[in-house]
Amino acid sequence: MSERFREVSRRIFSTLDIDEALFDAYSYLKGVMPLDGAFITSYDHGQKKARIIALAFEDGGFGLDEIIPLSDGTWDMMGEWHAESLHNPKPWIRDHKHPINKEFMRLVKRGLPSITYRSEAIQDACCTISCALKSKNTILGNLILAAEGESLYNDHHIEMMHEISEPFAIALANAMRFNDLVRDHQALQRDNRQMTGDVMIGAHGGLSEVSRLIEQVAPTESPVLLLGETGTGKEVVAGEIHKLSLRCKGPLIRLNCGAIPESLMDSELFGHQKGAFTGAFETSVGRFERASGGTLFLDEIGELPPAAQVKLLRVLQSGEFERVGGTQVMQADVRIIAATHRNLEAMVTEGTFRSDLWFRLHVFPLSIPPLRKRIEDIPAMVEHFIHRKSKEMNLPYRPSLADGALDALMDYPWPGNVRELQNLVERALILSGGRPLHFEALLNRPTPRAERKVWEVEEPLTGTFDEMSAAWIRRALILTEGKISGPNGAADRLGLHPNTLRSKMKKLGIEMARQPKMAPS
Ligand SMILES: Nc1ncnc2c1ncn2[C@@H]1O[C@H](COP(=O)(O)OP(=O)(O)OP(=O)(O)O)[C@@H](O)[C@H]1O
Repeated sequence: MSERFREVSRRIFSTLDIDEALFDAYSYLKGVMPLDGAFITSYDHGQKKARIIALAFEDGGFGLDEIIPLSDGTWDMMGEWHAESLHNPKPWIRDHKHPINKEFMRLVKRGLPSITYRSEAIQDACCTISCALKSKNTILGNLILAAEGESLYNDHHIEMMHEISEPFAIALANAMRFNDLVRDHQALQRDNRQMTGDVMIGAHGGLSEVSRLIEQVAPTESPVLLLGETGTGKEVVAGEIHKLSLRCKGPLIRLNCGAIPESLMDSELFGHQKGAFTGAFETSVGRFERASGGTLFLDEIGELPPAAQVKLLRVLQSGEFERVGGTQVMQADVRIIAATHRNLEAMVTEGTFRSDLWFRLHVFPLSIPPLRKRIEDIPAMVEHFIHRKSKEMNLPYRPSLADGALDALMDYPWPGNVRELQNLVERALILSGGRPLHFEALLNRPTPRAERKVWEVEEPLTGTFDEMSAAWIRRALILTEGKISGPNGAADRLGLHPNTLRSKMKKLGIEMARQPKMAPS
């Protein structure tokens, strides 16, 4: 092992910060070769993107996350070079007419979101020597060393690059893994804060019965099934149960079963071993493992595909699971809270939800009433959302309510429930400019008589879940004259993402065309 290799390795491995490691190595290498700047780039093979993740020059080392757009042609060329580098890693020397010079580094250092050359600043030619950084069978990125001047690198430097590429590759692999872990950790903390940091308004009002049941079930280990229309606060209730449970010091992990493609569901729930399927570059921990010692909140459980229902049932029965592609049997140490806005019982009858899984989950069903059935909570909720939203939006003002504003809110049917109310308050705050808040115009509803016709029992709410959903969607579309997205669109009223609404409409065979506004009768 050469002294050079030892010294570069020592400097690189003395820190987990890739920018610091690069700068330390740069400072040493500057004494033994022509060098004005060093870069580490990484590749996102799935998205065909390269990123500058660290650079070093005389002023210091800088960590970045700057995407470098690559044309298909460049990506293909890189692909060939990478394929060759996997078997025969060969450093690459280039002279540049448009140099990666100090000005370029200065721009990068300033953290400009898009790096642009300024032609007058490009004065000196520069040359680079690059090598691929390889970890196991993947090219993770490149190390690029640059010096001002022409043809400064030669075979001797190629040999040096060969030598130092290995510790750099290990450092890059570690830094990428470390960053992933930090990102995962931050996301988990954010989720946890969001779910357990929410105050449940109405605990002594319209949700007092729910609150009483939460207190009873929270300290047990029983699964809880939360039932309620979209936006009623099922996630908030799950957070309350976790907070009051014996597992409150453990994590609260959420999985939206409706948001994960069927092909990835097993891996999301149980994790996977490296190489378990194409694209499984690293071993991944699933939600069951992440929630260990805490609570796993399975939102939209009615959307769980049949194959995943079987696997979930198995874990609930045996308390054991395996990672996809793994052989080790793991013990599940989680309390399950599931939630749905669908009629699971009807799904069981239809055969779209397994009856054995339903029995397992239906130990303690807890129904959360829609907002229109607890309008007494609206004043406190509005107060809460004004306070929270103006803080989140950094508004310099905290407006009061205009006369009659609350009456308008309490007289509205709230098809999107608390989420719709929250969005409405946010919109009113933005529009208010500090003046007292009015809501009537934002509710954009038809005349009271027409509204009664639309919302009240003109069509009794009976039938299958799909029939009822279709009726609700049609009503929202009538009220918005067929407008789907944007403020006061049907998606907004129903508390759904416009694309989710469109796909539901397609599934339920509801016409997309704008409909004439319903005439008051
Ligand atoms: N009782 C409540 N007190 C305070 N905020 C609430 C309450 N209920 C709901 N919210 C707020 O309303 C929004 C929607 O609530 P949540 O996500 O819990 O509804 P959900 O029933 O889980 O909806 P979905 O069925 O669409 O998943 C959240 O921002 C939540 O903080």
